[in-house]
Amino acid sequence: FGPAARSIVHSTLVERGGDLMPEYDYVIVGGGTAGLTVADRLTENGKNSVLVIEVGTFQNGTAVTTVGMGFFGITDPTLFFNYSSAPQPGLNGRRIDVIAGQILGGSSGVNGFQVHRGQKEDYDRWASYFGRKTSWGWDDVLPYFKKAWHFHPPSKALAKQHDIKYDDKYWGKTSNIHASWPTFLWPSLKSMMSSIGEIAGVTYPPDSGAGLPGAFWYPHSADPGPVLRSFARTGHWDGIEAARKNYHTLTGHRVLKVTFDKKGKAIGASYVPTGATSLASARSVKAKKEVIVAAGTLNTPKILQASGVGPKKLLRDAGIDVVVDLPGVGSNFQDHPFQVGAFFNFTNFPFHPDVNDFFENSTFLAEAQAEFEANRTGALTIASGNCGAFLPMGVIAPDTFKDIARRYEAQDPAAHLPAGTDKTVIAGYQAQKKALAAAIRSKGSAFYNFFFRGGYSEGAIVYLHPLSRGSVNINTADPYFSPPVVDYRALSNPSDGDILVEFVRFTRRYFQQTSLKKFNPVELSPGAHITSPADIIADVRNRMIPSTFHPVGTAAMMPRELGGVVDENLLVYGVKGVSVVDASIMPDLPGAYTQQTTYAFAEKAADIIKSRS
Ligand SMILES: Cc1cc2nc3c(=O)[nH]c(=O)nc-3n(C[C@H](O)[C@H](O)[C@H](O)COP(=O)(O)OP(=O)(O)OC[C@H]3O[C@@H](n4cnc5c(N)ncnc54)[C@H](O)[C@@H]3O)c2cc1C
Repeated sequence: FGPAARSIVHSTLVERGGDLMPEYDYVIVGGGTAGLTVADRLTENGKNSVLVIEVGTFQNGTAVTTVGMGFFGITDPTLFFNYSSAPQPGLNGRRIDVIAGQILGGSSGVNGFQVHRGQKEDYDRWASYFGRKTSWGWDDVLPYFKKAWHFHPPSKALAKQHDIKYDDKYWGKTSNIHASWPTFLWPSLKSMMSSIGEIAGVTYPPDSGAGLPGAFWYPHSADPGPVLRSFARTGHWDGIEAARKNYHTLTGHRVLKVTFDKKGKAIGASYVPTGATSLASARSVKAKKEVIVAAGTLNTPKILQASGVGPKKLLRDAGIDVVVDLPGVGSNFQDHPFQVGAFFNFTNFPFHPDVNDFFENSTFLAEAQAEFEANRTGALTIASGNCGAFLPMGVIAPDTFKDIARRYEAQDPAAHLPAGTDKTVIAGYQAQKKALAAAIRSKGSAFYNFFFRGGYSEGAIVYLHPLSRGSVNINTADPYFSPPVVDYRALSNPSDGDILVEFVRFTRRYFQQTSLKKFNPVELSPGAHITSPADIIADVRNRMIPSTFHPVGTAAMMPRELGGVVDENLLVYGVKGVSVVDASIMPDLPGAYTQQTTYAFAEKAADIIKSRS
């Protein structure tokens, strides 16, 4: 694979905590997708001093940089947090691997490269939780999507060959975060894309960034020149941090908590070397203006809670002094469930090559490697996928979607939340329930995602708006050094079951009642004999993974009386001088994977933070 080496200067990368200045204008906790984006923007005028503290280190090996096959990063466990979830009663007691990037660049350095945006209705729904006009609706965030991404169109030949629709007007051209295309696409994808259009109600939007559901092609996060991963570190840090005297990065150190004065104003942050297991090696650094927590959905709530910001009872159980009782911190946890439809094998498959050749045909792989080494073209310019269907419930289940919405809407909002859930968090879920029931009825919100791999077997199906809610909390026995306790509470809401039954039925319809049937699809799972809703759900409990690595919601941007953690300006309620900027602020999931939104929100956050200084 050997991607071209790039010279990366990082002279101000501080490796020992003792080398820091005692005070910075901003201390950013977590040098991930959002953290490095904000740090770049805050330092670019040369005036603000910024320190980023990152628990991971600088990593630039092939597991990070390689585009081909998409999930190369996942082959190197040293690049990840890898926690084990609480046992999931809804999944027959299984524990799930909980994965997030733990390197400079965070999850953007290990993710699956897919770049999609979600629907207009996602952003308008989030804005609606404030019950009045906010600056987070679709029209407000669209300029930040343009600022966040540099779009490179597919080659004319590729666009023509595969009928790729795109429209530059939804994109920008200035960011150092690149959205580009492979030079080659698997031939079977064309049939997958055209066949789905035979189903009533499926449309083809003008661009993946148009904010509409449907079947579409989308780019991936790769720099098209060298064909290397484009991520927060390459786009917002390499060569930038070193050139700015006002910007320091401390890697290999874990922030334990935000420190406060007696009036609840943040003073700074306390941190230890990453491997430390006691407070003996803790140091602190001061923040003159603000501490910006950007540790990701799994660690942001842990840090806030360890700092005394969270549900009072939990903090007391852990022996932590309460700075503010904020019940929403760590609640409202969501991720996109995976393996939720049906899997099929085509037994009359005329296409060659296909994605399985990577794994089953060593001659093909060797040729692809040679082509990539020589020209940076071919199959190894494909990451994990560039097309798929993002479909609303009215298309998935035209006969039942209204009933599903009605039953969901009629639920007592507390009925499927954990016992003892705070009334503000229940009120927040009630607001989400109303908005998500409307989304089930809407043509503008996608619930079902099928990303097409381009192989003789297909079935990568993702549930975009799960209705169950989980939690991420400190371990009260060891709040600082133990991993967070992650509980998806998968399938705890029975309406998720109603929806997933329809996902299986729809997937069967797609394979068996469109032009795909000429390729003789044979159902591998659940298996054609499994037909009743009860049997389908029983099967889903066995195989569903409640994560596609897109966690959100644990520091939700919602009103405080709705269990929110940050306000519209991203400031944490009840304290001063602390904000959150990462995927944890999304109140619920977008109808898309989460990196594009995280970058766009970080761009917007930087403007908000600059405007209050
Ligand atoms: C394997 C994988 C595949 C994915 N595939 C896709 C995809 O194909 N398309 C897509 O759109 N999205 C994808 N995502 C999701 C997307 O990458 C994330 O939603 C996004 O990057 C999250 O950004 P963030 O800033 O919230 O968190 P992160 O980027 O994870 O940043 C958090 C940072 O904080 C650091 N940190 C944590 N705790 C501490 C602490 N105590 N002290 C100091 N630093 C700390 C972490 O090391 C990390 O660098 C994927 C994610 C993963 C993990």
